[in-house]
Amino acid sequence: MNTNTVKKSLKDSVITRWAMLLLVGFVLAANYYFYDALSPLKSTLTKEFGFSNTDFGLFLSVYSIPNVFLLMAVFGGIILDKLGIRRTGFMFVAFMAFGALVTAYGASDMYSNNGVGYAFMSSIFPGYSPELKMMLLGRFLFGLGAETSIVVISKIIVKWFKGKELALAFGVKLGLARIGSALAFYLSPILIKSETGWTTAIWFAAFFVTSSLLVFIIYMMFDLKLDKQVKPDNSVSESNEFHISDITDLLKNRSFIYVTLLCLTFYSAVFPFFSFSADFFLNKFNLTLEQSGKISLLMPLGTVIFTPLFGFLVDKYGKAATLMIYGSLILTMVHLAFAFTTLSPYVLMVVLGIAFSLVPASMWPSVAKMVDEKRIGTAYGFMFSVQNLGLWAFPLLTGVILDYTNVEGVKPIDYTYSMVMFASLGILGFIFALLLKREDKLSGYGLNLPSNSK
Ligand SMILES: NCCCC[C@H](NC(=O)[C@@H](N)CCCCN)C(=O)O
Repeated sequence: MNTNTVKKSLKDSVITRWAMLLLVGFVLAANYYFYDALSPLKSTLTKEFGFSNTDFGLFLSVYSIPNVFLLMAVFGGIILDKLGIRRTGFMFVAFMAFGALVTAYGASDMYSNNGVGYAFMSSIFPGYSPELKMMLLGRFLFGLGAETSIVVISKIIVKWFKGKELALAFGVKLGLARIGSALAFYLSPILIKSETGWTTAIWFAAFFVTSSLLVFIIYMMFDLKLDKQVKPDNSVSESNEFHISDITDLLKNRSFIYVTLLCLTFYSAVFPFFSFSADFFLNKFNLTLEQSGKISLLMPLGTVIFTPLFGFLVDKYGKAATLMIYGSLILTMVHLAFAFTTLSPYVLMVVLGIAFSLVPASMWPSVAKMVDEKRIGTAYGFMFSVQNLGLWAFPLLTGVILDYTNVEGVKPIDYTYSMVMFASLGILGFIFALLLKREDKLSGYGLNLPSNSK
């Protein structure tokens, strides 16, 4: 690769690299939309299929099973580093789309009227409804594709933006993902009232994900072109071979361990809470589903503004390690306020949006400073697998706590104990963020330095 070729490559065109970000951002938005689309439907699922709080928690957490117990996010990362962006991305976005369609099918009349698989699902685990089981299968397949495709997209961003506006690009990409989440909380309560039936909300989500597969194919064409410009078009190079030492090296890196533990605790206090949030507001403040959905969406909407902003500030001024500490602290305070006060949920959700921008905008670009670009897929994959342990355990635990601390069928549902659990996770995150900052002084990765100084 000579310097002239690099200068002329596609990624040196500002317009092209930001257009690539929009393409993959669409895929991410569809992914997040589907992840959250059923959260505002918790009470509908209880009414239609008799879902308990624990069933709902189970449905949320099954997303993470392939990533934790089959280590799919790690293998996905390894496959990514080995097979490359295009093949891995296509395969996992396709899994995501298939899983989304299976979930929608599981909730449909077509399935309940003795459709394909209904008899089989009725014959196994009779304690659970056939609808729940098919939907669990769909969400499992969706999760299998979704996490690895996030790793793929992260690598795409590093590929196009490293040495340029990396943290800003990560911020904008996350902003697009969060628009997907916000849209889900806005549209699902509306779509359940549609003339075509409440399942329209799920089918819409499934078709959104399916359309993102087509968008990814468009991205693949540009990716191919870039590869032809910046490196010889031969297959997998020696340096892309996976070695077990890639993982053991990561495990020996204290900064990486702390950032992974922060990722586990911080995200466990955010995503599972967010999935229950519409139901929480509905019960605590006696609101309608549409009203509570609109409060929930303030958090992702806030992050659409704040994440790119903090990404830009991290690029320019650094301080990533410090911002992770502030983010964890704010998160803890908000959960305590939810548990013990009646402060305005509108204000608290916006403040939570600030916390949920500070940490991701600082954390993900920091990993790119600790790990060689060739191993970034493995590193993100490993972090996702550990994080998914929390995304598996805490929604389930939330459901169990709710069923345990509330009398079945009695409204409003009391969320205090679940909120204390989320606040405790915030405190753990705060401790790991402090340790990370202390470690950075020894490791010299320069997490508190501006992006382009590394
Ligand atoms: N460069 C990595 C970006 C990760 C963004 C992060 N997402 C996750 O951590 C996912 N593993 C979990 C997503 C589950 C909900 N869709 C984020 O901040 O969203």
